[in-house]
Amino acid sequence: MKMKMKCLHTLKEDPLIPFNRFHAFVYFFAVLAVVYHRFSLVMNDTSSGVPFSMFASLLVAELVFALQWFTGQGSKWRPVTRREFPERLWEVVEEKQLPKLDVFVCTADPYKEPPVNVVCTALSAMAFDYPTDRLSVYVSDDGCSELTMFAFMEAAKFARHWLPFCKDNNILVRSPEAYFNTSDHHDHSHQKIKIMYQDMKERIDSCMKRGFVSEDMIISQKESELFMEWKRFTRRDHPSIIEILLESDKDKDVSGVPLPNLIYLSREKSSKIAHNFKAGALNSLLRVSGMITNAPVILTLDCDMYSNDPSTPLRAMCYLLDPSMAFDLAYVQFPQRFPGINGKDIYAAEIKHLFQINAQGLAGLCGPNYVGTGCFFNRRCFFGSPSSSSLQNDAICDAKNEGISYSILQKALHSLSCRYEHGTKWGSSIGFQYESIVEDFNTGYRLQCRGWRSVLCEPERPAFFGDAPMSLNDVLGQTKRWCVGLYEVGFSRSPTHGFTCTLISSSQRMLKNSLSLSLEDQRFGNGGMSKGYG
Ligand SMILES: O=c1ccn([C@@H]2O[C@H](COP(=O)(O)OP(=O)(O)O[C@H]3O[C@H](CO)[C@@H](O)[C@H](O)[C@H]3O)[C@@H](O)[C@H]2O)c(=O)[nH]1
Ligand SMILES: [Mn+2]
Repeated sequence: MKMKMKCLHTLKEDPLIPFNRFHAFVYFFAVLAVVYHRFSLVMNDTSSGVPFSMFASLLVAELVFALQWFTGQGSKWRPVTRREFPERLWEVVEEKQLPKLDVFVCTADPYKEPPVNVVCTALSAMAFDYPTDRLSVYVSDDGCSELTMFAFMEAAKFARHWLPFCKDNNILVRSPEAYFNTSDHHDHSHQKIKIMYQDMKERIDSCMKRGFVSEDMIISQKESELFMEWKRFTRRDHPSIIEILLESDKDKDVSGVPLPNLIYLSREKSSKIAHNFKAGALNSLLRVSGMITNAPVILTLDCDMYSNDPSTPLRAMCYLLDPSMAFDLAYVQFPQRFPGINGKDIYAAEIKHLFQINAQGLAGLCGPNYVGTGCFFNRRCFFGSPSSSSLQNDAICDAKNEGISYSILQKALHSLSCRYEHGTKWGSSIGFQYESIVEDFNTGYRLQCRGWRSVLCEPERPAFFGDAPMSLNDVLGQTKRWCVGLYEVGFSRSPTHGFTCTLISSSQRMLKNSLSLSLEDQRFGNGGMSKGYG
């Protein structure tokens, strides 16, 4: 790779930093004064008649708030913003030298996560402005649903038209659902593709209503045999499945350009064996993709989050291909953004404090958290520390790319079996972490504790848009899950975890721990609103 380093990105410190620090300094003494005041009241409580327990509990409450405030100061200590210049990438790397990119899309339940939406997420990634022969999309279906499988078979056909349409018309929103909801073109080609999309959607929806894929939807003997398999198992007990829906070497779009690989998989499940939720799914994806395409760069996407800007992978490459960062850069995180809740975000459903303000604060220390989606990883980071020269033994991602042969598929199927990870380091020192249900925070934190760095990439045009939970029940459920998970990390006994990790700076550790302590506040308190710095 001819790498004459042209500036691919810049970093700017927030101009409010001195003010933030001065404010924190003054506030610190104010907090000390309050605590001192309470403390002296507790000590001298002899004559006022107010019970000692009341002053003592106020003191404890004040101390908890003081600790929360103190640990949260990390987000204001050195917030930074970065800018990247993807147009300069071509001065340092040729298009055919771009690294391969594997995109992981996870889905778990066709009734909570409608297959049409999952398909739109995958299509928006397949249509990235990235060489299609270097791009692969893997879908992990933890719901093991014939409905999701059917939706992806339909998507593979639709992609032949959708991808060239997006590229020819220079469309930015490449999730068909989002595109047709916002655009209003009436020319022939738009109308034609819209009808195709609606037709696909109706076919998927009609299967959804029936709850199975009916005979009239199946066009070949092969498809019919495939769906027969589904009749024999349930979502909690079933064997591993891998279906190659599109193969770059063979499949072309209507204009003759190769399509990206599109691979559906569902790991083996047994009701007696723990499957480790999303982290388990991601580790399965890591193994299977390692055998099939083994791309050095991986993008993780939740099925409810679509791409809003096709240039996103090139933006991530501005960091991942920078030789001065390549050694220890684990991931490039794009913030989670949620459109369409309401203009001023009066319900704080966009969680800006968590995804934007804290993220910028961490970005200036030693890197943002991994937030589970919209994150480009260096595959190497899952298999050791930055300095480990070779991959660990259990790692199979150094398999040579021999194309998708029968023997590779058999090996890949074996790696999806539910006992495969027993006695290995998957979920601890290899891959995504199992210890906590917030596998994202835990994995990012663990990588940083091992010496890896991360970068926050926050372009003006949001890179990904997702669905925030809309009902109170969903919000409470999600918040409870996050709180429990963060406590699991904060109070972890692991030597490189919790409040004890020494490999990251103390200000960063403070901020990480503040997340464990104050998520409810960030979400529901005034911290949930966008309030800026200072
Ligand atoms: O057993 C499971 C459970 C979930 N998922 C997938 O995980 C993703 C996230 O799940 P969701 O229910 O949408 O959780 P959220 O609370 O909205 O997700 C946030 O919090 C999670 C846990 O910290 C992160 O994994 C997510 O990336 C982050 O967006 C979805 O694509 C699911 O399909 C699986 O693949 N298998
Ligand atoms: Mn979600």
